[in-house]
Amino acid sequence: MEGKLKKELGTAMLKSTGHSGGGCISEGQSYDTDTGRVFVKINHKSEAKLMFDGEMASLEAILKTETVKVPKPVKVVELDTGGCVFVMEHLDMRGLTKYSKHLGEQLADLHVHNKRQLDTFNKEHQTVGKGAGQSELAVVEKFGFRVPTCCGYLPQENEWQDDWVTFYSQQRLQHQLNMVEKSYGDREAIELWAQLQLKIPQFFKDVEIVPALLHGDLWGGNVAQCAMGPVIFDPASFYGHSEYELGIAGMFGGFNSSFYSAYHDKIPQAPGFAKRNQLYQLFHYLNHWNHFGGGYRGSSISIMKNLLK
Ligand SMILES: Nc1ncnc2c1ncn2[C@@H]1O[C@H](COP(=O)(O)OP(=O)(O)OP(=O)(O)O)[C@@H](O)[C@H]1O
Repeated sequence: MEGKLKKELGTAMLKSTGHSGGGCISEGQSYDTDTGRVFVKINHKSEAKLMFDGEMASLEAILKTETVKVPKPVKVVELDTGGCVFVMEHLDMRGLTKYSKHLGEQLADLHVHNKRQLDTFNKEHQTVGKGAGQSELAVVEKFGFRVPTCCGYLPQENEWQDDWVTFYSQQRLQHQLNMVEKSYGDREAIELWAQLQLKIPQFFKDVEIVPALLHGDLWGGNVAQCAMGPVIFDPASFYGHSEYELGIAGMFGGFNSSFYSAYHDKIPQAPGFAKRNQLYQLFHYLNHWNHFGGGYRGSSISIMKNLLK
C-alpha cells in the first residue's frame, strides 16, 4: 500500500507518525509526506471506493461553503490488493469542549448557505437592467446529491427529487425498511411502516423546506475541535431538511446546550420540530439495525409506535 501511496501522492517521504484513528468502519493512520501530514483511511470492503468517493465529494461540498472546518480531501486511491484508501489533510483534533457554541453557529451557517445563494441568485435575476446569468453561484433547488454517500457503509439513494417529504419517505425510510424486510423479514416493522408512511405528510404541515447542504452523519463521534475552532469530519452529505441533521446529533450525546442555543439563534425551531426529530431519528435506528443487527430493533419499533400515537 505504501509504495502505491507514494506514487499516487508524488511524495518521496511517507513516514508513519504513529497516530492512528480507527472508527467502526475503516482503519486510520497518519503519515508525514513531502507536502505535509496526511490522514489515511483504509477499507478493504468491496464498497470502499463508492464510500470514499462519497466522503470526498461531501468534504469538497462543505469546504466550498467556507462555513465550518473539515479536513481537506486529497485523493481516493484503489489498492491493487482490493479495497481502497482515502487520503485527507491530517488535523490535530481533541474532544469538542470550548468550541461547542461556535459549532452551533457554524453548522447553522452551513445549513443556510444554499438558501442565501438562492436568494442572491433570485435577486440578481429580478434586477431591472441586468441580464440573466450574471452570477456564477452554485445553487441547488432539489433534494439529493451528485453521488451516493454512505451513512456507515450502506450507500444512500441520493437521486435528485423535487419534494422533501417524498425524498425522505422513499429514498431514506422506505429504502431502510426494504433492507429490514430482506434481512430480517420483520412483520411488525413492515406493518407499522405501512401505517406510518400514510401519516408522514402530516408532520410537515406549514413547514417551508429549502434544500440545505447537510453533513449527514453528525453524531458526537464525528465532531471535534482543533486549536482554533470546531471541526466536523466523516460526512455523508446530501441536500435535505436542515432539521434532519439534529436527529442523530441527539441520539448518542456529545452536543451541549450552548451548541443547540447557538444553532437555534440562527435557525429557530419550527412548529412540530419534536415529532419530526423522532421521525429523523427513525432513519438512524433503522440504519443501525441494518448495520449492526437486532440490538436496534426495539428502538426502531418503539419510535414508529410513538409516531403513530
Ligand atoms: N483528518 C483527520 N486527521 C486526524 N485524525 C482523524 C482525521 N479524521 C479522522 N481522524 C481520527 O480517526 C477517527 C475515525 O475517523 P472516522 O470517523 O472518519 O472513521 P470511520 O471508520 O469512518 O468511523 P465511523 O464510521 O465509525 O464514524 C476519528 O475519531 C479521529 O480520531
